Amino acid sequence: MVTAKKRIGIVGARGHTGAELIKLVAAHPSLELAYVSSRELDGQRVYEQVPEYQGDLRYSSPAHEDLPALDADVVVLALPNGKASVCVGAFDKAGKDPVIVDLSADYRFDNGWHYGLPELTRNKWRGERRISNPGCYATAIQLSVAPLKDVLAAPPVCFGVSGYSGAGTTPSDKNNPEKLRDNLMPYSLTGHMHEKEASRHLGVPVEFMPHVAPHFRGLTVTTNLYLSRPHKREDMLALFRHAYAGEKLVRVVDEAPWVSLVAGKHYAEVGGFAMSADGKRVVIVATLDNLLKGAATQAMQNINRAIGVDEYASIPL
Ligand SMILES: NC(=O)C1=CN([C@@H]2O[C@H](COP(=O)(O)OP(=O)(O)OC[C@H]3O[C@@H](n4cnc5c(N)ncnc54)[C@H](OP(=O)(O)O)[C@@H]3O)[C@@H](O)[C@H]2O)C=CC1
Ligand SMILES: CC(=O)N[C@@H](CCC(=O)OP(=O)(O)O)C(=O)O
Repeated sequence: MVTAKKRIGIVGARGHTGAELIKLVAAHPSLELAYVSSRELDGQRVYEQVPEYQGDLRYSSPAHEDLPALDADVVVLALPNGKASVCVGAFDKAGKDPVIVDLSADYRFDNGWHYGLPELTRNKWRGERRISNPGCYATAIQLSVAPLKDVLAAPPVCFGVSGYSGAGTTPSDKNNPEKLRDNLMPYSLTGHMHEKEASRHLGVPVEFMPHVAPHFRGLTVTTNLYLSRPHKREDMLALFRHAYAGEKLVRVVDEAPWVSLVAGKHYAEVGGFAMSADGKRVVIVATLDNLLKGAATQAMQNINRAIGVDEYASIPL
């Protein structure tokens, strides 16, 4: 029996994350694009922007209130922060209940939405059709801290460096290659959204200091953790290997991982595990591609679970 493909709409598809999602959908055995929206690219053929997509679809620019009538089974919101609720409200008003995955930060603190970081929250999913996709740095922070939550002696301190695609396509200092050349740009050094997000979902406070660097994609989070009792390095490695055993998109590695090697890859790497002499301090390094495991790939894991197919469908492993 041939099962019909589910139809997926991407709202805000001109952005970096939207383009990565189009590639994943193009390779998906159970999904087909229903629409991809962009005001700027309205009318242009999708394959001219994303050659991996070979169909005839063009970008369109429907009003938010017209989205429900387009009848997608799955809707991904890839809009800047603060824009999702208008779309969500339109589906509510129309009495339509597609699977909605929001890439922005808008629903990451909403208990009515599932927070989809599968390696850490998959067991909490109760069939919710509204899924909030985690932030890129917040993913790396949580993967680094979660296995040690019960042995922390102080809030972990996380030093983050992201490529400038993390700052989206709206022009700013943080995605201006001229201003970034030979530079490392610190910003939001206390109170960044991902500090709050990671603290909330870990259930322990973390402190986070982000920076943006001249490379395009991929991020590094280097975390200093004080421990309530001494650990040996081999026990630390064993703890992480156990925590992520069987996970296809989280690799525990011995050495501190390099961002240049994870750019374009769908998995995160966690490694380093440098111990202080007394064994009560460890430094852990996590890297991931902010557009993939930090956004589109994680969204695809969440979509796959919500439509009842293999969590890794269409994700190159
Ligand atoms: N970049 C990253 O590394 C990550 C991003 N995210 C989140 O994913 C979402 C998308 O990010 P990204 O792809 O980088 O964003 P971009 O800034 O690159 O793209 C945003 C998209 O939204 C559309 N858009 C912009 N302004 C508006 C507006 N006022 N009203 C309606 N549509 C608008 C744009 O299309 P057009 O203007 O043509 O309509 C574009 O398609 C954001 O919420 C971001 O925070 C999450 C994790 C990582
Ligand atoms: C370099 C850079 O600017 N990065 C973004 C994080 C991208 C991301 O994950 O954003 P959301 O939480 O909005 O989804 C930032 O710090 O805001």
